[in-house]
Amino acid sequence: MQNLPTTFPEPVLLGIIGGTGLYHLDGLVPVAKLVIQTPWGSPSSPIIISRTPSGMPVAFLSRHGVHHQYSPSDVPYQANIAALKHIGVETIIAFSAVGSLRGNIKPRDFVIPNQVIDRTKGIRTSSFFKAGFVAHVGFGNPFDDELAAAIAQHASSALQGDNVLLHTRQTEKANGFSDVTLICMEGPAFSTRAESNLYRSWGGHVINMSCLPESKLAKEAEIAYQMVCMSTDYDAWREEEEAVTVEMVVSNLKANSENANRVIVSILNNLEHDITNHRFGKSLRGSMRLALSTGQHGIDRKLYQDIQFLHPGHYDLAN
Ligand SMILES: CSC[C@H]1O[C@H](OP(=O)(O)O)[C@H](O)[C@@H]1O
Ligand SMILES: Nc1ncnc2[nH]cnc12
Repeated sequence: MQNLPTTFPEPVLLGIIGGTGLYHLDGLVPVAKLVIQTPWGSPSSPIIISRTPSGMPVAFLSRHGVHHQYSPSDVPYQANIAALKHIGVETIIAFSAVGSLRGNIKPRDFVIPNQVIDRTKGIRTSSFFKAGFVAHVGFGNPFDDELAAAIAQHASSALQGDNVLLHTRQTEKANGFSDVTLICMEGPAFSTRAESNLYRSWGGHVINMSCLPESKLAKEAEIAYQMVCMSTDYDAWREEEEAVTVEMVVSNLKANSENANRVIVSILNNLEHDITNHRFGKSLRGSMRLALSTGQHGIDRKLYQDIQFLHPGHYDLAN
């Protein structure tokens, strides 16, 4: 990794964000290591560009840093998403270790959620936009349904092991759910048993600390985003079990890292054509133009410049 080029000449259309336990991509040849500065600071890790066997470049970023030095509350989410956008990323597949809030979702199962409930505490900056450049993004569907379906199609056959399952909106219909809901909490402490039971009563399926604001910022950046969750524990709701600990999370992730890599390889093999043909996130492209509320006379010039890094040419500024 040391002597890799620090520039890369082509747009990189796919970004993979690795979470707890997933700090690099196995089996792909790295070809560049980009250290990118954004108007929102430095990303949590260098962006490693690798090529798939057929040559498609893929960007990998480690959410918590390569040494897991950022807590979920401290991750520089804006810099991460802005840096990926800046190098051309149109699709993000983000991995996350999650607790299970349902008896049928066992540790080591994979889950593809389609909804999120925000239980972060307002201490994370959740938008690129603010006073002087106000915009409101639609977030009714926090993830990309088309991308989710494509991932689901290729992930389940990649999973190996004793009855390891993939849970999707489709599979959860059999249990009476129309959505698969991820609760995103603040942390760093895990939930109490009462909170865990409350989230179950809300219809929550899984819980983590990192989906927000990552998914909101991806939407503002017009990037198709889907989180792929790896269950590691039963959180705190099961009276008969010890409540979640970091050791539990890490040991299940270690045991499951081969499945995570198999899922990534299968996704890359099967979705390469769709990604290079710009299939995902078509409806997002240009959407932020219409999301701007601030009129010409209210625009903050510095903020306008910052937003150019994300959406060059999207907005006009009168002299
Ligand atoms: C180390 S356990 C809690 C930690 O694990 C998850 O991380 P990630 O989503 O990045 O895989 C969870 O969100 C917490 O940040
Ligand atoms: N139970 C849990 N709560 C929050 N984040 C998690 N990440 C993995 N397990 C978790």
